[in-house]
Amino acid sequence: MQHPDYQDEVQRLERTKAYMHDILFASERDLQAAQENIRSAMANLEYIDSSDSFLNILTNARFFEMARTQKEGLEAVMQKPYFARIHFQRTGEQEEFLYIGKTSLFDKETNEPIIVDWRSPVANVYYDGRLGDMIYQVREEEHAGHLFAKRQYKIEQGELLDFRDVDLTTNDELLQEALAGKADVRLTEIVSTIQKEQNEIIRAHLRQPILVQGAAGSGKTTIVLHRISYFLYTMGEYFKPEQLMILAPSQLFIEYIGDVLPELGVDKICQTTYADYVQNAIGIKLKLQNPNEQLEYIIENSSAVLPAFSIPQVKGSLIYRDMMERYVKRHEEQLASLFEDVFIEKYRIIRGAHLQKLFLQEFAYMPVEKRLERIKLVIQTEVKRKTTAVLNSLNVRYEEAIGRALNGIRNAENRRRIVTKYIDERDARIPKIKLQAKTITSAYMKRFSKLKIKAAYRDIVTNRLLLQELALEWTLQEQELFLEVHKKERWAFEDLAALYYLHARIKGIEDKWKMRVVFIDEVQDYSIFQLAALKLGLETDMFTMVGDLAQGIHSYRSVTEWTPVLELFPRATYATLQKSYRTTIEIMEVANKVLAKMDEDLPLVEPVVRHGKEPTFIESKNFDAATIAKLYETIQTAGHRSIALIYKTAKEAKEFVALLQAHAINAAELNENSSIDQTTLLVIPCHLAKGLEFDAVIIAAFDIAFYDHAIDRKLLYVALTRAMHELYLVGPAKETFLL
Ligand SMILES: Nc1ncnc2c1ncn2[C@@H]1O[C@H](COP(=O)(O)OP(=O)(O)OP(=O)(O)O)[C@@H](O)[C@H]1O
Repeated sequence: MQHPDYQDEVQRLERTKAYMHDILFASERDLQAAQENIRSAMANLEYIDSSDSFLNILTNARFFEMARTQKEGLEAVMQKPYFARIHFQRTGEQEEFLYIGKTSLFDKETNEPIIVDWRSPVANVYYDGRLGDMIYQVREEEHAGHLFAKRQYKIEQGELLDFRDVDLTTNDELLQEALAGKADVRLTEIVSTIQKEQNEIIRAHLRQPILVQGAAGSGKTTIVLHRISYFLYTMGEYFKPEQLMILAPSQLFIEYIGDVLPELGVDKICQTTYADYVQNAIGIKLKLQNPNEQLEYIIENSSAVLPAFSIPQVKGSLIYRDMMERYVKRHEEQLASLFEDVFIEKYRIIRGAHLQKLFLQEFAYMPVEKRLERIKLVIQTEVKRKTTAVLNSLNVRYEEAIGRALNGIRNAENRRRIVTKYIDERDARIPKIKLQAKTITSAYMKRFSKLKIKAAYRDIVTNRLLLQELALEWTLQEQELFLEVHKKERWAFEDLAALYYLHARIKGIEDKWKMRVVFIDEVQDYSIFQLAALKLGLETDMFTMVGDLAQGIHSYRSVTEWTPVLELFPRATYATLQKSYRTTIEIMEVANKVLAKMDEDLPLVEPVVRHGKEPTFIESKNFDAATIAKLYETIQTAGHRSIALIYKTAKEAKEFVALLQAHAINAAELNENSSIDQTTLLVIPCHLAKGLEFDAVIIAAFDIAFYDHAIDRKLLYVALTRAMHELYLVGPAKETFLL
């Protein structure tokens, strides 16, 4: 039976589309007009020397940009103008039906909203609200209202396919469909199905830091991207997109998320990795050791227990930060000892003690070399002021002396001689003073040579005496070990935090790289020093950080608990996400068994109710290309598109790709620099699969099993939780997979 509102809804959609067409038509006309205007103004430029034409071009170019943005925005949502409707009444106002979509649209005549943007304050009611009385926020002010009903629409290619009313008791069918039908090799936007607990994180206080511990597949990455979109929508007046930065684990990952931001109307934000960002910001290109080398070594030697004094760990600690700070203080003291009084001729222009006080106290809030720049200005100003005074008084004194000689000396010969002496003396002295005034500041500042950060850091890690002075917390033995490791000049990922810290404290971060808002995915892979250095260099704590300790496979160099992060960001809100939207109940049951073995004591993950195929174990003693080929074909026949074959180590992944290709299987190794291609069987080591997801996953382990060790449990857990619909384990025994 047809829903009683069916006809109304169809008409409403038609009206919306018709209105959008009109606007689109108008914006196309605007676009053309602007283009035409630019063209004729350009033509005029050639023979009329008129700044009017130039101005005309500028105005029209801006207008052109506006019309184009509007046109593109409209075209993008034309196929699906809205996805939900709320029947809502703000207290004291009329009831209204608000249609929620990806952008807003207003009726130009009545000013009534035709579509409300999902990021607008009132749309929060849809995500947050259960039916009934409720409170929502507009610019930190609370407003009350009553929510009568929520309705979801299924619109495709501009046609209304279905709609239904939702409340707490009905299952969120839209979500179920979105999860079951998802078959994209890349991440997508989820505006129509954002869940309440996710919405709370997306909209959490924007000027405050937030740290989220979220289960695998709970939507952390997705939420970060939606929060960026929400941030720019809400705070666009105060922040430019270029001032926002998202730090992702690898280039591969940046490609994986690449489609979402444009879909959410965001462009121009800085998307990078920690290593790239740091090297850009400090203007030093380093030949870094492969950041995964250490990890791969640990994985391949599963039994290897980390030594008590492990260099990567040490370099990520706050003790290492303190050592760098001691170095900065030491450098500061050396510079401070160089301040002397500034003289021009015999006149003291400024006292050294005063300059030193400026350097050590008044300007202490600035990076060291920035302070010197300020001091240079202070000296320059003082030189200018004092020289003028000195010159004036000298001129007066010479005038007076000459006057006295002219009037007082009777003997003409003597008089001439004395007057000439004064005049000569004056004429020699004054230009000299003027010249000195011009050059004194630069000459004085020469004593403060600029520090070369890379060389300074090399000195710290190789100079025994210096290290003794800085590494107060280390034993002599530890210091020796440290020096030994650094004999050869090799740059590791772990050195970046220290270099960035030194650069920030001594030179300061250039505006271009001084991001004001930071979003970090996979934050469990960061060391506390990495975070501390960033926070210091950027002079902001507006960080959104999401991660999962259960996936902390880099724990040999990263944080292993959240307490230090929360101590570093005392204003941060802490939130957790326990539901997984990615995996089926059957797959999550297997992953939870591995999670339960971990030392972290993390709660089990709750899958969103979605059943699928039971994970399958296939016994196979050795690598057998035929088995994999058959499996790959079966999975493809079931209609799955993105399929990954995951191995524990990168070495295995490489080997097996070659073997598979030799058997004419379309397989490709996925590494940091490759791009995700869904027409091939993607072969990938666990640590690189982190953050990604696939329709179906085959985990294979033959010679190198997963052992019941901290790191292996995490690797296996990461691999298991990559699968959306199907999971296969291929190996000699179930125990190989800790089952
Ligand atoms: N509310 C939602 N509606 C629809 N799909 C969702 C929702 N939340 C998450 N998903 C989907 O669940 C999957 C997992 O999301 P995402 O990759 O953001 O999770 P994650 O927490 O970052 O995972 P991991 O820690 O494993 O990297 C994605 O396919 C995402 O589109």
